Amino acid sequence: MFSWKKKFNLSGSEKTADSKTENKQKPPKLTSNKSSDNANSIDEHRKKSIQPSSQTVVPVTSSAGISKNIETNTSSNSAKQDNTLANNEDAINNTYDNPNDISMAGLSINSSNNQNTSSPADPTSNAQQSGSSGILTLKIYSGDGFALPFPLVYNPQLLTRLLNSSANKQPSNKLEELNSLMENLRLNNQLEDPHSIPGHIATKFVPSTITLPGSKNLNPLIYFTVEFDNTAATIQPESGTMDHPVFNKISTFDVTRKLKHLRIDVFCRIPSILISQSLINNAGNNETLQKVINNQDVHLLTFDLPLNLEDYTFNSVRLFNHKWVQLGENGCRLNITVDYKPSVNKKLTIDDFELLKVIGKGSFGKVMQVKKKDTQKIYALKALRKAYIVNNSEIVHTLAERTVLARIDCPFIVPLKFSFQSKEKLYLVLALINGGELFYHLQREGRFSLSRSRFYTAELLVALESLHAMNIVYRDLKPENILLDYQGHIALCDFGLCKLDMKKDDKTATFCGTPEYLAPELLVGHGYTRVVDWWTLGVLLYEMLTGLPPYYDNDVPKMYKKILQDPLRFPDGFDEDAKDLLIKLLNRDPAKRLGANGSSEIKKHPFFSQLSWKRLVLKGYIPPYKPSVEGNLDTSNFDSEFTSERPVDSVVNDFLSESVQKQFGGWTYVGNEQLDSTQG
Ligand SMILES: Nc1ncnc2c1ncn2[C@@H]1O[C@H](COP(=O)(O)OP(=O)(O)OP(=O)(O)O)[C@@H](O)[C@H]1O
Repeated sequence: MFSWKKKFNLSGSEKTADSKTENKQKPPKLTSNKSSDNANSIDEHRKKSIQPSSQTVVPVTSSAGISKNIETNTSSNSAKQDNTLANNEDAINNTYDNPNDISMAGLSINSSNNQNTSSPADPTSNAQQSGSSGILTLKIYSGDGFALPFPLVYNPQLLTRLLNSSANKQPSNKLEELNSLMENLRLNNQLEDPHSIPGHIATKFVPSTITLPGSKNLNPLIYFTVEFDNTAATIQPESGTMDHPVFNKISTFDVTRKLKHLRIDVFCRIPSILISQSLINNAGNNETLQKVINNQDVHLLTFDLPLNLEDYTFNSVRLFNHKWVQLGENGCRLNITVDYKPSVNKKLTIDDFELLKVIGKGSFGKVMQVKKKDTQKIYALKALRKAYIVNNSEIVHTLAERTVLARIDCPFIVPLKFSFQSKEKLYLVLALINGGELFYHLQREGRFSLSRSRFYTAELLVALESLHAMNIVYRDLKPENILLDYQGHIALCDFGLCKLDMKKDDKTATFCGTPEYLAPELLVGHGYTRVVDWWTLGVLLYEMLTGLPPYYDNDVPKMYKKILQDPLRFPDGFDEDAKDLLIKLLNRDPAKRLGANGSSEIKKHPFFSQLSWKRLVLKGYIPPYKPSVEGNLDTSNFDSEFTSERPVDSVVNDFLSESVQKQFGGWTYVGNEQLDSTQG
């Protein structure tokens, strides 16, 4: 019987005993009922990444040989990486603080790269690298013209209760007005169902927030999210009707990339008691009604509010002044004010953040949910202990992670907002992605449907494509490194195994990745190109569709043998297009693998024929699954083992020499600019 494991680092050469204890294996977040139905028993371990070792693996001949190679690798890793570090020191000192050309530790990404590689389908084209940061303030007063795409139950008794339960009492004649309107519609034969109020009429009478029978809390029936650079705020009404909600809310966003839009998504949250029984009985495959029946939020519309921030580097500006903004063609509008205030690139410290919860642990430190004190925005803060990084010869990779995160601008990659450092630690402030790891959802559900797997694969393809466009190979795709945002879109995280400066046919031989996901050419140790990422995409798609990676075995050496030799097997009834795509992605010959000539050949595969890539890149598809997320403060999708811990930035007293400290210069990031290394 297979056991499905969370995938972890196998070789521990880069970890001290201390860091290992910090890098606890996570217990399952849920004991999975569904999984027990599954033929595969699911156990709670993560898949471990093998950290880069500069020594390549000798071609595999026998399972005993394989495990020996890995051990050899592990023990020789440190020495070799120290060497790499020494070689890189000069490069670091010479290059890393040029603000226009971020070259650190021998890794170089020119900022112009980003623009040169943009293509119409390239999400990087949304960025303006003009080089200043600021604060965007959005005031939302009220909305108008919101309608529901389905009717609500016509039950005067229930409606009376709801009208009386709203935040501000509705006028007493509201129900009489509704009754006479319904009577008129009935007389004119305009009522499809006498027990239901048409959606566009219902919203004029139903309050925007109600107290449900049996509950004491006010529930919004309509709300929206505002999202800028993957940081979202939920805006709930305080009064008014669904058709005319009153918000009176302010939300601020840190601007470190001058994106051209602020995204607004409107949702409704209709309790199923507001739907007539006949509608429930006839819901069939109607996705919207199925969502309502299952108490899920329904997405009503998306609107991109255009912003022109690039013109304002020094002066504050009011971009919209109490303006009614039409949200597309459907007559809905919002009354808003938008201000932008450029800020001086101020050096941040940990004191600029309130620490809220621990949400995860990595090899070199922990990840916390934090609130930035000035804008009140919630972020994920990854704190890394410098001494661990140095002791484990991970400076190059840590700087690479920071560089990739700062440069990349893809909707499906978790964006870096800021980075700063103290004498002992490095800090990364990232958009908080709180829908849970894909691993967590896959673990709960056993496998995903075809359309859901297709959606995640497509968004990941775009993420990998944008990395490749910047000559970065990712090397560690797996469900553990993929987060879902509050809407259910993909956000790729953990860039510790990325390799920079990998042009199309460039080869590297570093042995790293995660056993279940290793490409055959990496295993045999003859060097590999960025095409390894397309192999891992195939493994991931297979794992999502079946519940296990294709060549899975509890015994790692056996698994390596299978990766190199076994035929690819599919369960009965497997979708033909998915099968064909997998056969092509999991081609053992990297030169013949789909993607060897660029991502576009994967995008053209019939598996994706129904998909518009343009729309997908704009996050234009509603995700097939919306995680349960109640705003930015919600940490319910994180392991309680972490969230129950007291959030502290532990005091450490590590001494690092001046020359070692110097290697972390250029770490600081407050927008598109780096601060001087003397400032950190
Ligand atoms: N931006 C984020 N939003 C929400 N959670 C995050 C974010 N970044 C990381 N996490 C959580 O913190 C955990 C650890 O983060 P991450 O994987 O980046 O650390 P790491 O040190 O690189 O880990 P590893 O040792 O596995 O390489 C992740 O598994 C994830 O659950």
